[in-house]
Amino acid sequence: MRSPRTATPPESLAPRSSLGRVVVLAQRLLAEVIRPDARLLDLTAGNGCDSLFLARHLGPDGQLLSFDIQLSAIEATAVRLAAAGFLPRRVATRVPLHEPGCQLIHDGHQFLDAYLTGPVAAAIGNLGYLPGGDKQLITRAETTLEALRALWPRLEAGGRLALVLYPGHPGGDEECAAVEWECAGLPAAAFDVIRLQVYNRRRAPSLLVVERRL
Ligand SMILES: C[S@@+](CC[C@H](N)C(=O)[O-])C[C@H]1O[C@@H](n2cnc3c(N)ncnc32)[C@H](O)[C@@H]1O
Repeated sequence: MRSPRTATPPESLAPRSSLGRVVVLAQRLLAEVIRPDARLLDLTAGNGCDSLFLARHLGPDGQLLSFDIQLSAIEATAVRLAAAGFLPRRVATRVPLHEPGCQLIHDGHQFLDAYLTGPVAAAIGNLGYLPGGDKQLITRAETTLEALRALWPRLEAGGRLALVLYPGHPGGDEECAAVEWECAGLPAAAFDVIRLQVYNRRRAPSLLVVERRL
């Protein structure tokens, strides 16, 4: 007798893997180094998913600074954080931020130095364009590199930066190459850099994680 055909694959075969979802991997690797009182950065707030992930790891003394050049992204992030019970503050531009809590910054991440008042434990930069948004408003190699160079001296010992890189869109390949070149050139005595690549899918995003050594 033939065995009955099942409409859905068995649980073990269902396509549920998160291994290919580099954003999930980025978040997991950051979570390992986040203390409740840490200072965290979301370099590209977008729809606020990464900001919410970071906010959930913070205690009352921690601080999250989320940057975006698009007001609509700052608003979307504010809504997402508020819906989860956080009370994000929108801050004035280019002033040092001492207060704990979630702070939303309508400004380019290349100006992060103007806002920071101490070392950074974890940062994420989910690059490219906002899904469903204006594809002209992408992160760009030049300003991304400015942000990275401002961040390196601010990353605390043991602190990590996760960068999700997207090839394929106009400017994307150039930005990926510039960021990879920058990270590959970091001195090995001070930084560890790993790269994770979805190896069997063309144009898949890749992940770079930079950790400042102790
Ligand atoms: C891939 S999306 C970010 C996704 C987001 N992390 C999330 O969880 O939804 C990239 C974002 O980078 C923003 N962006 C582009 N250039 C920027 C810059 N110089 N500084 C800050 N944000 C920038 C875009 O406006 C866009 O919202």
